[in-house]
Amino acid sequence: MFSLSSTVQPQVTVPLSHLINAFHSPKSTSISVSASVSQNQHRDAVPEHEAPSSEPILNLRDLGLSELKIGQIDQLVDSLLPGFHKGKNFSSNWHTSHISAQSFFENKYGCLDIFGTLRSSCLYRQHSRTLKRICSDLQYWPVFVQSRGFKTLKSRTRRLQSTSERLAETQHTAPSFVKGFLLRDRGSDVESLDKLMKTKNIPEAHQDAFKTGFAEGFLKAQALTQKTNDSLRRTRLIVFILLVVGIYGLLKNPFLSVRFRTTTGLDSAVDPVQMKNVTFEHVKGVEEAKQELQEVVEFLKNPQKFTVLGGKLPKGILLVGPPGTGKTLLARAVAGEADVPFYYASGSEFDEMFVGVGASRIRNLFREAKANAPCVIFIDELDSVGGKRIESPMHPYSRQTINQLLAEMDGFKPNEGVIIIGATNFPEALDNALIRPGRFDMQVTVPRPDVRGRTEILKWYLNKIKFDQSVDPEIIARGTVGFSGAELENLVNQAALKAAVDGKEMVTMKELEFSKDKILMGPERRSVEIDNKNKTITAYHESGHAIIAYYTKDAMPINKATIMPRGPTLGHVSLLPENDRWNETRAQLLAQMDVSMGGRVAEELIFGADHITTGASSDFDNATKIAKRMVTKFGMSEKLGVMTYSDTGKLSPETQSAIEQEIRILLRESYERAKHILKTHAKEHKNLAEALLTYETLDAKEIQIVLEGKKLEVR
Ligand SMILES: Nc1ncnc2c1ncn2[C@@H]1O[C@H](COP(=O)(O)OP(=O)(O)OP(=O)(O)O)[C@@H](O)[C@H]1O
Ligand SMILES: [Zn+2]
Repeated sequence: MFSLSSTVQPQVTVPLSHLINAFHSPKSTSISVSASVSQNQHRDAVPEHEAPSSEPILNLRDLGLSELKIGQIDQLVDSLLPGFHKGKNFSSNWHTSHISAQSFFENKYGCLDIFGTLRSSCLYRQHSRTLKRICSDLQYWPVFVQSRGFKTLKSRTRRLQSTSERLAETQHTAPSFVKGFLLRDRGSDVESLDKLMKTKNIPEAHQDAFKTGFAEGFLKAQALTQKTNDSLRRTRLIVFILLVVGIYGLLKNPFLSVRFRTTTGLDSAVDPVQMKNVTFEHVKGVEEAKQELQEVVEFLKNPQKFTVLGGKLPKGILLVGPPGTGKTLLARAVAGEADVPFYYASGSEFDEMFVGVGASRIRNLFREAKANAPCVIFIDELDSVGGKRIESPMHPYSRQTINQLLAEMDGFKPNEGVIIIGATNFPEALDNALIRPGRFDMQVTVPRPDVRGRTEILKWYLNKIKFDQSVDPEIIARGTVGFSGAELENLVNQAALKAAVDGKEMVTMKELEFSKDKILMGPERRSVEIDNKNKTITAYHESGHAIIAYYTKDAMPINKATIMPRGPTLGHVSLLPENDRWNETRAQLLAQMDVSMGGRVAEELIFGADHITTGASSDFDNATKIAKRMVTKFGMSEKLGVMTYSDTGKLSPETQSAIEQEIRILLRESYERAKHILKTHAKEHKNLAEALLTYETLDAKEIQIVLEGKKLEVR
């Protein structure tokens, strides 16, 4: 065996027979080898079974080749590989110092580096295939590793080894799926051990090392497979958990849960709520409604009493009224007063897109209620279940739901003890079948509270917070025309929050007024920087309104004047009717118009016709509306008489222009009246404007003090 070893290169082991075959005749040093000897022949000449280990280990010197110089080697190669040197003139970009390489090898090993010679770049590049074929039989084809100016020899084993090293490295860094690919790649290298040893002709002396290497590789591969399996298992577990969570989420989704709940009968809509704590005492300002519902309470308390007398109570009661007026509260109070179960359902709950779901929920609700009679079933937003929209494609099954509701209502006797209370804001939207006698045949109106009702409601909610004794709920009630119970509750709550924010111990009128204005006009805009000129104009404008209101007999009393910007306004004057006005007189309407004109008149008088502003547009809107209604609706124009003109667009041009003229006259006269008052009270006007500029906001009392010419206490 021919062995070369160096510290730089890994051990290169070449079976001698191959080398001898490669040089055709090992015994002969003759270089006149027949040119007909081909690589194929020398291949055939090496029997596969030939045990390389039986060959003696010789070096070049032993072979008598140590003296070969480059020229001789070339000749030798020429005879072995005819045509190799054809490309001698091939210019390589890669410069290798033959001399230094040769002398280095010779110095170190005392013999010639035959491989180095064979590897000379042009030879290799031009005839690499042929050389490789020879050298594959030499088992270990020298591998070129390019390093600047020098080339090092590496064995194929080294290449294999480096591949596995790289694999081992990637084991720690590459994700499992990458490792999977790597493993597959390696499959071609890692063949069966026996086969490998046979095909590679591993010498016996190296077989143990080879086996150890193979075993190490196998173990590494196994560890890698184990890791891959682990990560696969982990991934499967995560996917499973996600799947479970997903299914649970879907079941929670109303889309599915409705069906689920219905089929299992676990419908939360049929859980009764005991309403002992809510009584009529809690519902303020709707006395008539309470009175009407009182007899229902009596019936629920003692159904037998009614049955004995033969009286029949309605099965269904319809509470009709604007939002937030206390319909739900009243229904709860009915159940609470009678101390019976209260079943709450919202109409929209039955409005399902699935066939029969809405109907089945109604069935469940009534079944439960009948089993627990006497009781109250309350269906809020009845219009969304019993509305006239049977043909609507958006609600394909609403007809079924209404039918089920009708069937259930028909299904029990009047005195069975179940009272159905429905609530709606739009009674006209209800299906006619629902309001027929025998169903919702009793209608109770729950209107917005009047001033007395509002005072009661305010007192009721004020009693739940700490408030100053100076607070007069009636004043707030007078200034909150059209507020519902819910809005009044909100007003008190906001005042309490404001007091807390301002660090006050009690709620005063100031906070109540503040929250009222906030609800009516939007939040204050304290941060808005308004220049002095605009502030002055606003102060005179608002004082103009206030002076007219103060000095006009039929105008509403002033409540407050302010130049604090709020919502879209720069300032405002609020007036309070003594009572809710059911009717308004001609004088009152004219006074309202005059007050509206006051703002612009003030601007004109104080700053001149050229400096009037756009700030009066909503005042004119207001005044024009009143004038128009006086002419076209209230029969308050002499010229047009006691007649209403609803659709003015369809009227004859003459009538239209007559109406327009009348409105114009009313407005002009109003403007002149306002001008007269402001001219007469120019001094008061100036005082009030200055007080507003100083104090920003003045209440009714303060306005009176200023207008009486007295001095305001410094706040
Ligand atoms: N008359 C009232 N007396 C006392 N509190 C009231 C009154 N009206 C409304 N409220 C308050 O407002 C809240 C909302 O009222 P409720 O839900 O009863 O109004 P609703 O008429 O049923 O409204 P919606 O038509 O919007 O359902 C009540 O819980 C209650 O706190
Ligand atoms: Zn104005």
